[in-house]
Amino acid sequence: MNACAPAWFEALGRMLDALQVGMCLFDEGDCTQAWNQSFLRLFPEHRAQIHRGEPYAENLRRFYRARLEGAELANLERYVQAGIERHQQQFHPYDFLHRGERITVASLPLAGLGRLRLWRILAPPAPERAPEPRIDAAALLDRAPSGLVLSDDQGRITWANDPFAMLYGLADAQAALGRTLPELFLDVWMREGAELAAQHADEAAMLQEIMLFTGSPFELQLPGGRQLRVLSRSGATGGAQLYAHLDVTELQRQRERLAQAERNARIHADTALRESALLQAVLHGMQQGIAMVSAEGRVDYHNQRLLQLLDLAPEYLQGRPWQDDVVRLLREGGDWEALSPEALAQLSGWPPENAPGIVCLALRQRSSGRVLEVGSVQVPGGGVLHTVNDVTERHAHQQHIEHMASHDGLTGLLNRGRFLELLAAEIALAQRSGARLGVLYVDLDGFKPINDVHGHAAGDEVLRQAAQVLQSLARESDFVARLGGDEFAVLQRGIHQPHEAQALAVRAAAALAQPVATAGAAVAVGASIGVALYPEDGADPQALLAAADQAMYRAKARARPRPLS
Ligand SMILES: Nc1nc2c(ncn2[C@@H]2O[C@H](COP(=O)(O)OP(=O)(O)OP(=O)(O)O)[C@@H](O)[C@H]2O)c(=O)[nH]1
Repeated sequence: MNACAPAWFEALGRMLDALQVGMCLFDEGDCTQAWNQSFLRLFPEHRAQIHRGEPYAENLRRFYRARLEGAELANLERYVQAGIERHQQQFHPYDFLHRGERITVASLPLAGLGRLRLWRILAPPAPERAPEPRIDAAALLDRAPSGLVLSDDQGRITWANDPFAMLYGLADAQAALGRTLPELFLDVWMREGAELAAQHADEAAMLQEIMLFTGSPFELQLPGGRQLRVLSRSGATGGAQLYAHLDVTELQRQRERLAQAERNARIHADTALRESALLQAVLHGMQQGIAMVSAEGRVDYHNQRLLQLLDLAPEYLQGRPWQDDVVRLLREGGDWEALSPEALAQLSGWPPENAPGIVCLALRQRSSGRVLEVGSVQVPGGGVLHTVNDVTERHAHQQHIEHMASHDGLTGLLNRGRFLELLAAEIALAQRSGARLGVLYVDLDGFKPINDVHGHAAGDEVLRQAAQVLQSLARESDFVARLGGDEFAVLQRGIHQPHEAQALAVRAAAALAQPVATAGAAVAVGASIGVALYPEDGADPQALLAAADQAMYRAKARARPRPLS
């Protein structure tokens, strides 16, 4: 407030500041005389631009000069004049926009003082509100998702909605009025037949009781498998009661389905448990050792039989050892010797066309002599299943059959067929190495009479001893065979000079000339021996043996007949 204003006017200005009302006083010559702080807050552009005693026209002129441009400036005095006229003629408040605010201004001529102008910011208009919806309560209740009834203190229904009428099979809600819930409940069942109604009489009685004494929710069963949950609330007046009937049929069905699913799951879990126990029992009772190795290589599972077959401590395998460690343990002391692939092929027919899924089959011999057949099958998802069978007897039998097929049963020497096979193999080797071979064809002299005179058993004994004589004279690397009857052959390997074969023939003839002790008597035989050499006398087994045979005949022809002893 400027200092020249009357004191009461200054007080008025501060009061109007408190009300945030801007104020400006002009004298009767329209010169500015006084203003308050709110005026400067509303019109900050007037700060330092308003001067006491200045004509309002000057103020306006300054105002327009700062804002008008170009041709508009020509209109300046017109605008100033219009502003002065508005100022002098204003008697009613009007609104205008200034700096984003809507401001109302009032102007009042004061006799002897001049004119007082007041400004105030108008509150922004309240946003338009949507009209309140008109609610039709009755229609709304008829669309409620539950059947609603009101009953009086006698339990008589005083109001019901349409869903309630539908639940109880009534023509409309009016039909429920004056009735009680138990009555309507029995009516519903009566329409299904007297027998069913009788079955539900107890429920109706219980319903009566529940309505009288408890306010807790209860469930009702209606025809068609419908299940209702009834909730009750005390009404506002007297003993009036509100009952809400919720159709929980689907909920109930879902609950039952869930319970059934739980029961089924429990049954499946029990079955799985039983089957697993059964499987354990079967696996442990098996004659076959089983080991399940995980994808990372640990022995995850084993059965009892595996422990016996491998002589392993149960605690060791329970620790889920690495498979490689188990094999290392078994190999220590030669306890896991791999048998030849030929032995495996003879025993198992490997590769086993009829054993799908087996990726590996091997024969292992324990230091105890037991022979184990180990089969390995890839497990889907990683890992290997090993099966271990004790095939010791089968293996021994197989070995025996093989021995029989290649050896002479009486003397234990190689038979003719095997001898020729070995001879062929040695010739092939000798061909490459340039080695020399010697073949001795040995035919006993005077053998037949031993059979005739001393019997067949004595003859057998003579044959067995002749075989031993030849075996003892031959080197470890030589092969001795009985070709048949009283004929034998020796394949001499690694000889360097032809006379080495002759020397063996001489030693053999001398040894076989010695008397042989049989069970009955000492008998004497001799031997005619023919020698053939590879490569000099034949290039294949038959030719070589034939050459030795012929040499033997020549020797026999030279020999003198020997007397019987
Ligand atoms: N005890 C016995 N006799 C056999 C066996 N195999 C063949 N013989 C007999 O051996 C005899 C062989 O007859 P020979 O070859 O004439 O015998 P040998 O009296 O020595 O006459 P040479 O060979 O011509 O010197 C036959 O009487 C056969 O029956 C056998 O396994 N055991």
